[in-house]
Amino acid sequence: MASVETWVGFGSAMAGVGLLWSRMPEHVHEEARYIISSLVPMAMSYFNPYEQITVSEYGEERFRRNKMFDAVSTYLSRVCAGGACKLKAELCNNTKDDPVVTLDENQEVVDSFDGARMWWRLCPKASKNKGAINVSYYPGETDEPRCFRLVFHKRHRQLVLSSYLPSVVRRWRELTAKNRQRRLFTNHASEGNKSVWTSVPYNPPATFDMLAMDHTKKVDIMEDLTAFQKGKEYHSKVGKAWKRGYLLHGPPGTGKSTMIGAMANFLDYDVYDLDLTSVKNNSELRKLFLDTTDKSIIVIEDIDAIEDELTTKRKGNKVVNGDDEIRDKRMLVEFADKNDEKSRVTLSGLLSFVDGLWSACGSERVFMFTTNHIDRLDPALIRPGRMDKHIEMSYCRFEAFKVLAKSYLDITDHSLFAEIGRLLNETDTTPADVADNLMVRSKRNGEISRLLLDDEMDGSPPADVANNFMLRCKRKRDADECLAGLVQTLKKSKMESATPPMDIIEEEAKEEHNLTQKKATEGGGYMMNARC
Ligand SMILES: Nc1ncnc2c1ncn2[C@@H]1O[C@H](COP(=O)(O)OP(=O)(O)OP(=O)(O)O)[C@@H](O)[C@H]1O
Ligand SMILES: [Mg+2]
Repeated sequence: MASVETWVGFGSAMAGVGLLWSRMPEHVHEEARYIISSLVPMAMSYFNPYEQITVSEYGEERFRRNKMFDAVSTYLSRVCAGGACKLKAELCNNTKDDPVVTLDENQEVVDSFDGARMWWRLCPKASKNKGAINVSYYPGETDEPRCFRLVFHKRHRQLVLSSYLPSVVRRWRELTAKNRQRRLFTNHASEGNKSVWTSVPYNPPATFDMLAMDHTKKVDIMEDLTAFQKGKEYHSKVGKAWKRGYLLHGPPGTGKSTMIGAMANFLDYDVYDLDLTSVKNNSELRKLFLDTTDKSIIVIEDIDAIEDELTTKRKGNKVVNGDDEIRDKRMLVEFADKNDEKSRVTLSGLLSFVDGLWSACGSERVFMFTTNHIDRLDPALIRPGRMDKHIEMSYCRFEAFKVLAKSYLDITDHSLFAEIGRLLNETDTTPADVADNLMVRSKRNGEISRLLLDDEMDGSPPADVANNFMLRCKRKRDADECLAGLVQTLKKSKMESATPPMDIIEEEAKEEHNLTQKKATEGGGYMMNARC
């Protein structure tokens, strides 16, 4: 390795000579300067038998992370870390006890491939212009990012480019597929006030099996997702970006967020939960989108509320109602596009990623917008073809209830099912409310069981205690009591929906009173006369 370093050092020295020479004073003859500065690289390559490839952490334009850097990092950590004496350990996955070990900065490792030796080194971040003050928009642009340097003999150049590096990428894909931890990303304003992604491990508990909704609809969504996942060739054949857009709409508590978790589990994708309120402008939004990885779900929850906020900002807080509002929103979007592009996130900026020019950057992405009020959305968002699928999440009916009963109580039939089915048809109850009724019961049982078990399980290992505890809780669940409680809740809500709320009663009483008074005033003269 010493000899490699010598040669690489020699190359740098020669480059320095070249640089010095190019800065020679003017009086040195122009022609001599030209000849010598062209000779230096030639001499350098003649004497130096080694070549070098740099794999920087960020792409040339600093806009997005260089995936090759991640590939090399994982590959070296798993394949070559044995030969390194300086490593870093990080606990990345909450569910596993194995720390992730990576190379430390300035650590070198040697790899061999087809009889050729490869020397790798992780070079730390370096200041580009020491002493100079740089103002930059993108994070870390004033610094040279971290990079891996690969040094190899020049006779292996073809081998490195056409076989070794592709094999590193292949190995990286295998390793990440095996040990993948799904992550949930969200964006927040960083120190420099720029929005950046941060992530946590993500293991959503929901699956499609547990999702309470119309069975045909559920199967249709699952088939749609499967077709999308297998649709690489189809998308390239028809010249379409490999992405899919879903708009989930329905009242609160009908399972829109639960559905996102179920989709992430089904597809095994990461989730990016985009908070538009902490994004300053379209340019920042573009950077965030470009920083997302393939095989991911990009979520914007409550798009109607966000849209309102964006519009309010543009309106200067002017309040407009009804049809005017929709017209105004569109005008304001256009206005913002023309005049305010640099300082705002605009609807068209957002849509350019969903199905505009930028949607072709990246592949295998699912966009999910959720809303409680589809009627309030800008027509631009819901026009045919904008989102591939509109999914309505609706109130809990009997079929959906049976899914919840199976998940929460582990029952598929009961004497109260018929009554519950009828009541669910007559009321608008959300799956969240039904689930809550089933949960309350389980909690109560859990508490009783805990009291019973506390004495019995003294001294047992905690895992055994927990397992036994769960089993006993399950056994003790009293489905009769639980479903009877649900029937009561449903009856109550049926009565409440049949009786108009107090404010409506008061309003009606007030109107009747006004009407009587008006009649009295109009007919007053007559009455008076009549009385007279
Ligand atoms: N369709 C459903 N299937 C199974 N569980 C559900 C369903 N809908 C709601 N739940 C239960 O209710 C809870 C709340 O549901 P969720 O957060 O998914 O509703 P939401 O539609 O996203 O509501 P919001 O509009 O307020 O965000 C979930 O944690 C889940 O336990
Ligand atoms: Mg939600």
